[in-house]
Order: sequence, then structure tokens, then C-alpha cells
Amino acid sequence: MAVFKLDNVEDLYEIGNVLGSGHFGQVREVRERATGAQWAGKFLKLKRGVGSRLGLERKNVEKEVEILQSLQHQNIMALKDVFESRAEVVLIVELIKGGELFDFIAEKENLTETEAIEFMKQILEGVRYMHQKNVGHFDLKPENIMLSDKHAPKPDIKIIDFGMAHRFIQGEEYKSLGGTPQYIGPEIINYEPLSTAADMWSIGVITYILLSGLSPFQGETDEETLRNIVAMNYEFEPHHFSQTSNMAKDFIQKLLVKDQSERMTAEECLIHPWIKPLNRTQIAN
Ligand SMILES: COc1cc(-c2ccc3ncc(-c4cccc([C@@H](O)NCCN(C)C)c4)n3n2)ccc1O
Repeated sequence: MAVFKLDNVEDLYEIGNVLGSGHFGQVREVRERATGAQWAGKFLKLKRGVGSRLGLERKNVEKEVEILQSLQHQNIMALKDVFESRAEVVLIVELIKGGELFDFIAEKENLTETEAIEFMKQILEGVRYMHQKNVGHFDLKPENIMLSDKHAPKPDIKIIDFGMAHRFIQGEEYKSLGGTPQYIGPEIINYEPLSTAADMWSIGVITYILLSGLSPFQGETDEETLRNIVAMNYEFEPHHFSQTSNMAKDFIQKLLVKDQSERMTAEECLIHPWIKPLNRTQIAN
């Protein structure tokens, strides 16, 4: 069983404002007393007893921490420290000040292909790195892609929220029904064995959204969304894709593939002509 620091987190960090909350717990600004440095603290309530419905299983928190401890990459949020008390675990992670990519897109409605390519390159670098370590994120979506500084000409991105992540062990089978309906692939809906390719489906959906502001499979209800995914029911709506290059559509089409083994990997995405063109005249075609 992993042992986290048993010091009282408030002895080392001044706890600040709430930045956000959700299934992942509560995220607050924290200031390191010794240095004055700013960090983010993710506060997770643990289940108080076997029968308790509230709080997280300690083993699930240990799994997320073990995965985060194994990942050091400029496009993945860094973990600095972990504290635990009787009923809570606190993850101290790098503070990311630029907000969510989701909000950035919402403010701009959609991005130019050049802007989208810059974001996708960074997302793919982080995903390639975690897949090389046999880690699948399994909840990739614009809300879990944050920006270091949204006012920078080329904002750096950070992938956050590894609460659904899994490290594959050679030969083991892993299934999950988790994730956010708009972004999950058919294999998750059909409860089939998963691989890191599940993240690549989400990358295809994220790219579609970055370029159009639309979500390819979203229906009126989650059930309709899931039916659209299993039926591969999506299109490049002419009104929203008339200015989008064929290269970009090809990139998306090579990710929204039902058979996981036929989908592009992160490595293959990074050498796809849309991301790494031989020359810029190709995009105009
Ligand atoms: C360690 O695990 C997480 C970290 C973070 C995290 C890490 C650094 C950091 N700096 C600023 C923020 C932040 C700022 C505003 C809102 C939020 C959060 O409520 N929304 C993040 C995305 N959400 C859909 C998970 C988080 N964060 N959030 C968010 C979710 C996590 O599961």
C-alpha cells in the first residue's frame, strides 16, 4: 500500500481559493509556505467505511498517484507531493493559470487550422509519451486540456485529470464503462477490452470540435449520443467544414475508426501530413 506524507498539509501549504470541483474532487490554489511558490491542490475525500457511498476508494487514489508519479512531460500536469489524513488525500500539482481549452474554444467559437495544429501537436506529444509508458488517459476532452497562459501567442497545453487513467500490464485485459459520452469510442460502449487506442478516438473528436465548434456524435440525450457513436453516425457538415482542408478531414477520419487496431496511433498522428506537412501549400488543397 502506498504511504503518502502524513504531515498536516496546512503546515507546509497555505490553502487558498477553490479553482474548481467535480467528480475528481476539489481543486484549490495553495501557496508553499517555505518558498511562496503557487501550486494547485486536489483534495480527495476517502470513503470512511466499507459501506460508505461517499468518497473515493483509497486504492483508486493510489492508482492515480502511481500513474502521475511515473509521468514527467511538459504537456502533462506535474505532481509535486501527496499528503494524507484519516479521511482525505491531497495531491499537490503544478498550478495551470490559462484555464481550459474548452473555454478557449468557446470564446473563439472555432480555431484556424494553424491554431488547431499547434494545439494538437502538443496534445499528441503528451499522449505519445503516456502511451509509450503504457498509460491510457481514458477521459481526454477539451475540459481536461488546460492552457498555461491563454494570452500567449502559442499557449502551452497541459493534460490534467488522470482519475480514469490506467497503466496496461503485458497480457492483461482491461475494460471500463467510464468516460464522457461525447468523447468515448465504440469499444467502451460495447464493454470490449480497451487499449491506448481509446484515447485516439477521443483525439479525433477533439480535433473535430477544435475545427468546427461542433461535437461529431452529440445527440439530444446521452443515449442518442451513444447510438450515434456505435453507428459511426457523423459527417463533416458543409456549413461548418467548407473551409476545412481535405488533409484535416483525413486526419479525423483516420482516428474515428471503429476497429481500435486500425486507428492512427499518436506516433502516426505526429507524422500525418496535416500535422507535419512536407510543405504548407498542401493545406490549401
Ligand atoms: C490532479 O488531478 C487534477 C488536477 C486538476 C488541476 C491541476 C492544476 C490546475 N491548475 C488550475 C486548475 C483548475 C483551474 C480551474 C478549474 C479547474 C477544474 O475545476 N476544472 C478542470 C477540468 N475539469 C473538467 C476536470 C482546475 N487545475 N486543475 C484538475 C483536475 C484533476 O483531476
